[in-house]
Amino acid sequence: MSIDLDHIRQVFDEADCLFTREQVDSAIEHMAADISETLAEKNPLVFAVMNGGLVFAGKLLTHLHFPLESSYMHATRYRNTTRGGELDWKVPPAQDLKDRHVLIVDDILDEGHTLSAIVEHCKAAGAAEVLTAVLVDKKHDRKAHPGQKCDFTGLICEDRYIFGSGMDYQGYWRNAPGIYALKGH
Ligand SMILES: O=P(O)(O)OC[C@H]1O[C@H](OP(=O)(O)OP(=O)(O)O)[C@H](O)[C@@H]1O
Ligand code: HPA
Repeated sequence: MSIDLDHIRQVFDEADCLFTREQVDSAIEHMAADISETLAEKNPLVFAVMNGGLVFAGKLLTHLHFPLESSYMHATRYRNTTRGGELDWKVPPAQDLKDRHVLIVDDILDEGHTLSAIVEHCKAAGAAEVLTAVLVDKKHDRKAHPGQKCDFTGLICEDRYIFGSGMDYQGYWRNAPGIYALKGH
């Protein structure tokens, strides 16, 4: 499929900035303080969920000043579209999770199916504790489990399709530094 880069540029130019780079970075620093309080003595395994969790995890990790192991897993539900489908495990966790304290780091809690499935997978693999951290929680009433929340949440956004800070629009703009909402969505 050929991609229309003029369209991709236009999407960015027309998007609404919901959170600036500074607001994103400040939210991450606050989360790091909370996470440190909870996990500093637990020798945790911290997983970035690819692809969306990459930018957030990278920033977050540099604010965690205690011994931890970091790794990644890759699960996708949206495959570069704006609507979610079945969870597709590209790369399950490679480490032995038995009796470990696990922190899952992802960009967004939208409908929550992705994180629910990941948490179940880690529990079934014998983790002692599975905590979740997301940069942004989208506010709507379509969560997989009513009232579903993560253990650590940076920002809450309105019910629009968003990109930037790791989140994509058709595979693009994960590199945009703030968080932006697609025009008309
Ligand atoms: O709460 P949910 O409705 O399940 O959606 C959240 C998930 O969707 C996105 O991943 P996606 O499947 O788009 O893959 P990506 O990380 O490669 O963008 C995002 O990174 C989360 O992992
Ligand atoms: O709003 C979103 N933007 C980008 N990726 C996503 N994955 C779930 N929801 C979103």
